Amino acid sequence: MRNQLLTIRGLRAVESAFQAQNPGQSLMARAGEAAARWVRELTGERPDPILVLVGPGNNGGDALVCARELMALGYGCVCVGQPATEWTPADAQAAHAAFIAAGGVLHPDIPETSSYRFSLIIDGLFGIGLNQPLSATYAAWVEAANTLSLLDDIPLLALDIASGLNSDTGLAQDICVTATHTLTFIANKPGLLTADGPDHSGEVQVCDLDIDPALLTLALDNEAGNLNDPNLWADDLPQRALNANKGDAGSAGLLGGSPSMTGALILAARSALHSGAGRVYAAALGNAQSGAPMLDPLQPEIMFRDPASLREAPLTALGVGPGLGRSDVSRAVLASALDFEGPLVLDADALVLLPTLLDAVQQRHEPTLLTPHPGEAAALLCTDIPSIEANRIQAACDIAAKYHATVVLKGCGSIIATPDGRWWINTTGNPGMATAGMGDVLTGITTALLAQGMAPEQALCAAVWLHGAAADVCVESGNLPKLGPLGLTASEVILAARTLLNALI
Ligand SMILES: NC(=O)C1=CN([C@@H]2O[C@H](COP(=O)(O)OP(=O)(O)OC[C@H]3O[C@@H](n4cnc5c(N)ncnc54)[C@H](OP(=O)(O)O)[C@@H]3O)[C@@H](O)[C@H]2O)[C@@H](O)CC1
Ligand SMILES: Nc1ncnc2c1ncn2[C@@H]1O[C@H](COP(=O)(O)OP(=O)(O)O)[C@@H](O)[C@H]1O
Ligand SMILES: [K+]
Repeated sequence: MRNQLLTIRGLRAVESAFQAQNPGQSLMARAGEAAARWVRELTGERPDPILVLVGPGNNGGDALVCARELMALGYGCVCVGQPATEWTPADAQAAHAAFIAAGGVLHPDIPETSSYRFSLIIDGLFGIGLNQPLSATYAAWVEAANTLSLLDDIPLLALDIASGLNSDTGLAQDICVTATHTLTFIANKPGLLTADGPDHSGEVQVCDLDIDPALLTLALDNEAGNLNDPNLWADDLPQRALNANKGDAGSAGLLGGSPSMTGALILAARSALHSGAGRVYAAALGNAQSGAPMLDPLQPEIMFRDPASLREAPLTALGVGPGLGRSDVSRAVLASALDFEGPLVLDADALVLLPTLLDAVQQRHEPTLLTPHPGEAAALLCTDIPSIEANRIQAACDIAAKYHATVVLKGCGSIIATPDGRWWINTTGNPGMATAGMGDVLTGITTALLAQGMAPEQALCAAVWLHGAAADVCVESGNLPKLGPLGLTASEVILAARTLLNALI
């Protein structure tokens, strides 16, 4: 259950089903109480006052329940918001009434704090109901909360989701709460995990509000997704029998590396080798005169071929694109690769050229996997990058449907999607990966896992997870020497991914 990612529509369905089954019971009470528990953990007993920002809807109601709980325990709460009106939702009206009855006061603005400081800020302005840009007053409160949290180094706890962040897309408005902690209700949400979400959510805890798990199945329509988790694919990772020979471990082919971009091909090939492929073949465009490599001196295990003879090798998976270039020759090489009768990974320039070969890719009988970053995704959908980033999940699903392929849309919170509309969000990885060559490593790992017999969905989910987790290990502070985030190299990630892969089998 914890791995489910619910959209706003799914959350609303769960909420309605709960109300129908449990008339008179308030999820808001459970949400506010859970928030108060976390506040107590974060501040300890009897801290300085807590600033509580109260919005006009049920998110504001959650905040008032929380404030009332804290006040009853002796905490000082400075609550800021507008009084309830006849348009306030019923649960929130009840929360307002109970708060006032308990002696609470709602301030019309954030008071001056020169004589004292807050110990924590609660963002209860907007949750999943945010449906327009923040109006001027709310925007000013958000900016003040962000500044106070930063300058005074105090926690900023968002209820359900940071105000200003879209729960479905992870897109932040220009002014948006930057939470240090988020307590999200009922289920995890895609908007916390992709695009701007991680930068605005801080540490996320999911509080299911003790809802009957059966109710969650109501939300499991095609819109719901899942976290990419090793439980989904660890059992499918390649295994070696004691009596194995290299032929049992598959043969990975990598094709790309036009003159001046041979490094991309070499990185992909080295990654495939370190991810367990029994044999790795690489073919670079160009010839010896134009500098095409026939040997990788640091990794002489890789067997170089020219593009025309690569397919004579006993390939069980092929990856095309790293450093492929966009020339007529590149396009012709790609067109011919689309005939490959085995799993095919397309990346980088292959993706930019692919819209001109749509029929051919759609007609493939064997699995196709696409690994675009947002720029390549824009090319695949013949649109621009902002349109991709506006809804990364939709974009990944659209690419999968259009090209009949299993897709990862890379970046912070990579989205893996299948042609039938299922999707996962990957939470491993870090900004140290924003460096040239990192995508080539993912292509190599994916191709190697496919070459060893993994199914496309599992291979792609596993490769994306391992790639990100490897980069995380490289930058973790406990691991010395610390290899990033600044200056982390794709080559270092290859070796860390091998270690993680072997720890999981
Ligand atoms: N789902 C559940 O089961 C549970 C939900 N719970 C909680 O409820 C939250 C959802 O509550 P919600 O639906 O009342 O929406 P919320 O986020 O409070 O804001 C909507 C209000 O703000 C308004 N508005 C919107 N944007 C605006 C803007 N930019 N500037 C100004 N106004 C704006 C909007 O007006 P409208 O345009 O709709 O008239 C509406 O009045 C959810 O996130 C969680 O915290 C929990 O209690 C536990 C169970
Ligand atoms: N901020 C980030 N957080 C997490 N992962 C990231 C981030 N930036 C980049 N990455 C990952 O790094 C890789 C970069 O791939 P790509 O853009 O294709 O690089 P290149 O083309 O230079 O090899 C992708 O797997 C992407 O998901
Ligand atoms: K909020």
